[in-house]
Amino acid sequence: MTVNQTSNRGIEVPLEAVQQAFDTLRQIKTRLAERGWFPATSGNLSVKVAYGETPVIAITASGKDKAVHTPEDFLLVDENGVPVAPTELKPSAETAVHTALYRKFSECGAVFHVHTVSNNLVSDLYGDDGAVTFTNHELIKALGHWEEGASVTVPIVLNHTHIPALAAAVERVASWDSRGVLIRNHGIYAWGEDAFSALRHLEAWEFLFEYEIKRRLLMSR
Ligand SMILES: CSCCC(=O)C(=O)COP(=O)(O)O
Ligand SMILES: [Zn+2]
Repeated sequence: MTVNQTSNRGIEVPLEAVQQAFDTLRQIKTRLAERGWFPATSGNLSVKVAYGETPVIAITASGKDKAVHTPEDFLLVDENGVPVAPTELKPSAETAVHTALYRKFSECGAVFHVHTVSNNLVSDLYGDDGAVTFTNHELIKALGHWEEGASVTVPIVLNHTHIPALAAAVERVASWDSRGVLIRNHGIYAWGEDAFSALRHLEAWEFLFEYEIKRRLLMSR
């Protein structure tokens, strides 16, 4: 059965694809919430539903407790972050960061954002350097680097309160290779060609951040 949801801009999105995107977001949301990665309603998730000239993005609604599931957790926005159909829901306050990443990387299929103690600490400890590099970790392979002695670098940007400025800063430093950008004392944006890859990248970065914090604690004893 193919039922189409037609947007206020005349964009047709197959209902099945929308349902699949919402199901994917719900599964990811559940998994990350179980880890406590959405404290105090923070964090947001999106997946691309329709590719091509008029991409449609399924994204979390703003200000929700992401550990709680309701029928009003997600909505569809266009490439400018505008809801594609009339809705009471507000897209994530940080939608512009998501749309900036989809604009920069046409192959990007999912963008996930979480606030954790580890990513905040690493972003602050290395914020003045503008980036932090990791080497000699098996999990670097999860970020797509399988070569001997590979290293991975995640850029760090200032936490602009003006979201368009934040989105522009993330877009400026993001590279497909890094698969993530840290926002200082705020959190990480990680992405991938699909939800599975974006989740792998997010978890790999969070592992490296937690390792780094624990390593520094042990070294300081
Ligand atoms: C309460 S956390 C401040 C906003 C934020 O950084 C965040 O990730 C959540 O915003 P959203 O609008 O997506 O709920
Ligand atoms: Zn945030």
